[in-house]
Amino acid sequence: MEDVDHLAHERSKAQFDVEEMKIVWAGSRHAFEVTDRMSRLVASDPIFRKDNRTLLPRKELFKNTLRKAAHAWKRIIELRLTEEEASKLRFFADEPNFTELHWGMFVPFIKGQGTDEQQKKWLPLAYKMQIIGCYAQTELGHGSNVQGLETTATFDPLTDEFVIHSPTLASSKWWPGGLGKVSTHAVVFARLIITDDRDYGVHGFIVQLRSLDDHLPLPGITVGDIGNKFGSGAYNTMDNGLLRFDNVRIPRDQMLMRISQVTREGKYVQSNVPRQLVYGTMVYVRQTIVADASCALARAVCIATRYSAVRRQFGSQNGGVETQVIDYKTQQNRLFPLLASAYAFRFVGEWLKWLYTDVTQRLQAKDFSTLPEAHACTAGLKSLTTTVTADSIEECRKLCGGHGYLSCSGLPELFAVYIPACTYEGDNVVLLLQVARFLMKTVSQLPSGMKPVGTTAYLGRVEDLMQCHSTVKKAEDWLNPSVVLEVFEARATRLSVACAQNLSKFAKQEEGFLELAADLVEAAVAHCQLIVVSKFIEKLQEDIPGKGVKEQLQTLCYVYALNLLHKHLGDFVATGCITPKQASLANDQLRSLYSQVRPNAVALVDSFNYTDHYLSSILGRYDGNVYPKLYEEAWKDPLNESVVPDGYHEYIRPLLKQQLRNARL
Ligand SMILES: CCCCCCCC/C=C\CCCCCCCCC/C=C/C(=O)SCCNC(=O)CCNC(=O)[C@H](O)C(C)(C)COP(=O)(O)OP(=O)(O)OC[C@H]1O[C@@H](n2cnc3c(N)ncnc32)[C@H](O)[C@@H]1OP(=O)(O)O
Ligand SMILES: Cc1cc2nc3c(=O)[nH]c(=O)nc-3n(C[C@H](O)[C@H](O)[C@H](O)COP(=O)(O)OP(=O)(O)OC[C@H]3O[C@@H](n4cnc5c(N)ncnc54)[C@H](O)[C@@H]3O)c2cc1C
Repeated sequence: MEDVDHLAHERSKAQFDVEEMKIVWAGSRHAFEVTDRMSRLVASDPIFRKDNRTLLPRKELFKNTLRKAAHAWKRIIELRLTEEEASKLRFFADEPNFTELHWGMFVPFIKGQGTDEQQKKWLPLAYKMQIIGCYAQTELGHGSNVQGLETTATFDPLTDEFVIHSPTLASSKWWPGGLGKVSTHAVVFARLIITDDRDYGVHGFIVQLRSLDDHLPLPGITVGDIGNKFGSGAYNTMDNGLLRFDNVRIPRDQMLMRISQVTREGKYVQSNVPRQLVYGTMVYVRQTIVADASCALARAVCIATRYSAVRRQFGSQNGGVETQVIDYKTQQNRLFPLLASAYAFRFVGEWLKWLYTDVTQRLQAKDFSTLPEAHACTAGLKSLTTTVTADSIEECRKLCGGHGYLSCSGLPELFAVYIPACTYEGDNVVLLLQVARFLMKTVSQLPSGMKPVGTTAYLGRVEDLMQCHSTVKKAEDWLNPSVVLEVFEARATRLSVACAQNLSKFAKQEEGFLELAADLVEAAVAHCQLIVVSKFIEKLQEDIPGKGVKEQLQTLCYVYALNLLHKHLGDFVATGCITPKQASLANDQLRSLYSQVRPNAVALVDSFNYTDHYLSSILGRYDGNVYPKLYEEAWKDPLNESVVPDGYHEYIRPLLKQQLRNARL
């Protein structure tokens, strides 16, 4: 029974080479090999087991996470894993913990903002985990508005130190992951105040929080966990913390001084670079979050697709087999666009990584010209992909019917872990407003003859795009990349230009921005969706080996684009780039694309190459052996440890007896 593959028939229908698709998904043969090896290593190690996570009380859950993190580190050292392998191992261990912030923000911040000497001093300690760091920016009173942070770092020229202080309750650091119970050090964002009492704005400082001998907080430091968060298990493995400083002194050289310096004499020296570089670590992390979105979305879609192929409802004649729910058009219409989005986000994530690397190299050569675009792309795509992924995980739960609501479907915990991605590293609406700002600036520069480049290059064709009307006459005409691209460009242009025109009616631009914020956000979304569509299309220009692989990706690309067109029909029709008739042809084409995806659906999710350990879902099991395993799982619940529950004698029996007496009366 155990070895039967209930999905074998589904797999036999695939029209493409799954092994080759796995390589496309991983990004390269090398990336596939590393990912595959690390995921299996984690899956075969009993310490990384994940069952019962949602049933453990917080303290036990947290201690268990510490145990796993320590074990992961031990394996990384024993096996002499490379940085790439180590990060994959941590990824597949699949439990949010302090190491994410240590490796993901603390180390990158020192690398990006520390001088050579500061890097020499701090990085070796951090690399060996002789110190553990977190990223303490957000405060109780301010998160989005970084310039509004209140913690102060006042220079004392007598002792050559900074005095770090929390002047108000609202200035308490609040949320940093790893801070609550683990970190020995933090990168602290504080307002720099120098002797002349001038406030130089927010800067980053390295502050030691806990003793390296007994882990007790150092004098002047109050630190703790902020409390239980949404869902069971989930993000509660992380010690998001609170932190207050009571005039804590640190040496001057613990201000990260790559971008600006304070001299021994108390003189502020600003390097000739944009001040926004102090936000560089956020830009880096936003870029990684886009890649993570495709993984989380793929995970949910894998579960929902396999289960939809296993689950049968209705449609049987004379007691025969019922219809697989994946064959219902409504199920396909809900599921296949999510499958297509997972692939779309994968490719846009790859491209964003390239963009980030490119901007980093330029910055090193003091070329800051592409910084605004890198900020807009990382902010916008972080916002778009996390919003869609969070909503899609919930949709996948619904696609799995009642069983999706069981913890062992893996979906509730995935949802609970994932949704804060819409908030951390920048609230998604706040980030879209940054994109809108960038778009409005670009549009306003067009009349002066400024030629937009990169992802806004299409705005350089504003006149054509404001006039263009799609040439589609029959459904198949939609299967043309330039036809699709043109309508997405026209829609994005028209929404941006309409906002710019409305903004120009305000005497003060900032007033207009506040009043028109909802429209600006819509224009920003249209621009970001265009980027995703265009990067998917660009991916298809590459040489992609493997039987049928490119054809599958082409189908998914059209599913992604035409589904968006259908969902945002109002925009496309109202801005005049397509007619209602053409919209209806797009919908006809979409239905026909679903029929092409259907035989390949299970193979397309197999191509993610996820182990059952990583999926942690009975509904998404590779072998599709769902019902016997659900049945077994039910009996493992602590409530089933005794036949008669605790509490029977106190609460159930007296009730029943009472009812009996009442009945007799
Ligand atoms: C079954 C399930 C089991 C469990 C499975 C577990 C698996 C886990 C799965 C998934 C989890 C993935 C885990 C990933 C790890 C993530 C860890 C999360 C850690 C979180 C950390 C944080 O949140 S850190 C804090 C982040 N905070 C923010 O992001 C704050 C947001 N605010 C800002 O960024 C700024 O304040 C804002 C940009 C909004 C405004 O800045 P301000 O200085 O006020 O600028 P403004 O005046 O608006 O603009 C001026 C000018 O500057 C430009 N600009 C702004 N920012 C940047 C920038 N970064 N770079 C370049 N330029 C920038 C702006 O556009 C303006 O330009 P102009 O218009 O003047 O040209
Ligand atoms: C799980 C988790 C982990 C985190 N980890 C860290 C960490 O490690 N380090 C760290 O420093 N921080 C961390 N944070 C904090 C996080 O970065 C902030 O919560 C985030 O930046 C949002 O800021 P906020 O909480 O101030 O939201 P707010 O800005 O208060 O948002 C509240 C509402 O107001 C709206 N809003 C705000 N400003 C505007 C505007 N200008 N226009 C229109 N609407 C607006 C938002 O859209 C939102 O709907 C974490 C948060 C979470 C949830």
